[in-house]
Formats: sequence, C-alpha cells, structure tokens
Amino acid sequence: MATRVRPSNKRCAVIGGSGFLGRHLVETLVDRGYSVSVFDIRQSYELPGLTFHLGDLCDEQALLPALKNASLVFHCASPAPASDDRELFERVNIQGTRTVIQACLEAGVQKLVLTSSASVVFEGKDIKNGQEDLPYARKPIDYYTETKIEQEKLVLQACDREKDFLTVAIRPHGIFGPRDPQLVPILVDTARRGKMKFIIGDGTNLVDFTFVENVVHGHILAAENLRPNSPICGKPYHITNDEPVRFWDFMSEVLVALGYAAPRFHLPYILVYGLALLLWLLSMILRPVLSFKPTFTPMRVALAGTHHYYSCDRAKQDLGYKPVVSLKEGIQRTVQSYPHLRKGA
Ligand SMILES: NC(=O)C1=CN([C@@H]2O[C@H](COP(=O)(O)OP(=O)(O)OC[C@H]3O[C@@H](n4cnc5c(N)ncnc54)[C@H](O)[C@@H]3O)[C@@H](O)[C@H]2O)C=CC1
Ligand SMILES: CC(C)CCC[C@@H](C)[C@H]1CC[C@H]2C3=C(CC[C@]12C)[C@@]1(C)CCC(=O)C[C@@H]1CC3
Repeated sequence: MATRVRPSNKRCAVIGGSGFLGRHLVETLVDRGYSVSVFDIRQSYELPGLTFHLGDLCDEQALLPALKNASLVFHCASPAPASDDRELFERVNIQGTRTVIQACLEAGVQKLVLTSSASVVFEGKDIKNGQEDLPYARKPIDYYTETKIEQEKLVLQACDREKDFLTVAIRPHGIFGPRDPQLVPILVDTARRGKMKFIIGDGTNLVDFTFVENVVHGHILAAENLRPNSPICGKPYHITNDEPVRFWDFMSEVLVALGYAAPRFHLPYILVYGLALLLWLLSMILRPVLSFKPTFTPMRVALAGTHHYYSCDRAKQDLGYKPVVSLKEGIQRTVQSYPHLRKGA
C-alpha cells in the first residue's frame, strides 16, 4: 500500500491571496517561515519563493494543484461586496465554498480557516458589543451578506475530527489599511465629487474599524490554535481593533489627514435610508436601459448611521488575541500609504 506523505504544517495555501487581506496574510505567512501557495483568479504581485495558481475556486480541478501537500488552507476570496450580482455571489460564496471544502478533503488538508464577516449578524439595526452567539441575520441586508452567512455555515459544519478536518471562521469588521481598494478610495472619491458634506444621523454611532494587520494576526492565531482537542473547532471568532469609534469621527479623521473637509451638516437617518432604497430600486428597474451605481446604497447608509461594534472577548480567551496595531497608528499608516489620494495630487 502506498504511504501518504503527511503535509508539512508550515505549508499552506491562501485562496484569494491576490486580494487586499489575502496579500497582507501571504506576506506575513512568508515572513514567519511558512511555505505558501496562492490561488486566485488574478495575480496582483510577485514575491520570491511564492507559487501562484491562477483559476476559479469553483473549479475543483484548478484548485487541487494549489492545495497539494498543504496542511492548512485560508479561504479569503469573495466577490466585492459592492457588486449586486446575486448569481455571482451564490456561485462563488456558496457553490465555490462547497468546492473548496471538497478539494481540501481530497487533498488531505487538515485545517481550513475561513474569512467570514461580522456582518453575518447585521440586519441594519444597532448592534452594541455583539457576541458570536447572536443569530445570523434573518433578513440579510444584501446578497453579499446573505451568501457570507451560507458560506460560514458550510465551513463550520464541515468541521469533523473523525475525518481529521478542522475548521474555524474569522469574522472581521471594516478592514482598512494600505492597499485597501474599498474604504479609503470610495470615501475620497465621494469627497472629490462633493458628496461628503453630510453626516447621516446624529453622528454618535459607534463602529468597529479593524486594521488589516490585526485581521491577519487573528487568522494566524486561529490556524495555529486549531487542534483536535481545541475549543475553537467549528466556531466563529470576531476580530476587531477592540476600539469602537464614532463612524463619522473615523471618516473625518481620514478625510482631514488627506486634505479634505470633514462632513458637517446633519441629515436624518430615515430620510437618507429611504432615498437610498428608492435609488436602488430605480437602478434595478432601469437596469436594462440605463446602468448607474448609486454611491449611497442602503447597505452603506445602514453602516454609516447605526451602531455596529462587536466583542472580541472570545478571541482573547480562546486564541490569546490582542490587537497588534492601535487604531491611531493604523490610520496614520493607512493615510501615508495613499499619497495619490491626497487633495490636489
Ligand atoms: N474588506 C472588509 O472590510 C471585509 C472583508 N471581509 C472578507 O474578507 C475577505 C477578503 O476581502 P478583501 O481582501 O477586502 O477583498 P478583495 O476583493 O481585495 O479580495 C478578494 C480576492 O478574492 C479573489 N476572488 C474572487 N472571486 C474568486 C474566484 N471565483 N476564484 C478565485 N479567487 C477569487 C479576488 O480576485 C480577490 O483577489 C472576503 O472574504 C471578505 O468577504 C470580511 C469583513 C470585512
Ligand atoms: C459614502 C460614505 C457614506 C461611506 C464610505 C465608506 C464605505 C465605503 C465603507 C464604510 C464601512 C465599510 C464596510 C464595508 C465596505 C466599505 C464600507 C461600506 C464592508 C461592507 C465590507 C465587507 C464586510 O464584510 C463588512 C464591511 C462593513 C464596513
């Protein structure tokens, strides 16, 4: 009988490793002596010693070579949340995640760490210091959230000690940092178009924004603590900066540091949310004849006007998690990394 080569526990694969979080994760893993293979539909950079596998995660045959000899897989691929393509979200986040699990089992992978999202419990209403035992959103606010819920359930339910296959999910919130393609670029684009003058609601709502290196730290701790007798098997973990901040103070700090004016005038939350909903409906109805993407989507308005911050006590207790970069330092490092987004640049 052929003996199966046991994969080295320092050999891992990062699915979605060309993305914002994925690339930060890959760079840290390489620094820590892991041998990493990256799987993505695109290649966005090169690093000495890194193997890239290009393909769609829905294609098991394309995935298998990337997982060969890996004992650990990080799955942090997803379509961009701003897309409203339901079919794409279902195909990649749900069907694709089934394929990832199947491929892991076939390749003899022992640990799967999923990047989920704290938004899986967010329904557009206030969440203050939310714990992991909050129920999944019954009315998810968009297709992204709807499919992230199903994806997380699939991965956590696949955890099986008998099969020597252990899983865990990390739920970050509002990731920011150098090379982020979403938060700061969208904010600056909105300011440049003169649309960042208004604060939605009274401006006191508290939110978590998490520096990308803390999210990476949470992922690696989860991977290294994932063992058959560990309490973390099959569980989700919030990873945040553990420093909830007023949404509008955070936005203003970033804008001012880049040379733009902070928003000053208040608009009632319910009015803006209603308008955003109307615009979204209009964009759906007119889609066959006219294509436009509103900046203020119902999801963004809900995120900008409600409290949504989460407790990471469970991660502190089970993973020994503690943020490694403070919010203040994270904002400084982020702003410095975007010279081209400064006013007048
Ligand atoms: N950015 C944020 O604030 C938050 C992100 N997340 C989650 O973190 C993960 C990473 O997000 P980001 O780095 O921000 O996004 P990103 O868009 O920068 O990275 C996602 C990567 O997935 C790849 N990808 C997409 N579809 C694929 C497919 N079919 N096959 C192979 N690769 C594919 C993309 O090419 C991209 O490189 C995602 O799962 C996201 O849901 C969770 C909470 C907050
Ligand atoms: C136009 C302004 C009112 C807002 C500009 C900033 C927003 C683009 C971001 C503020 C909170 C962010 C956020 C996400 C994306 C970018 C923001 C909406 C996520 C939806 C990304 C994916 C997740 O899993 C949850 C995030 C919550 C916070």
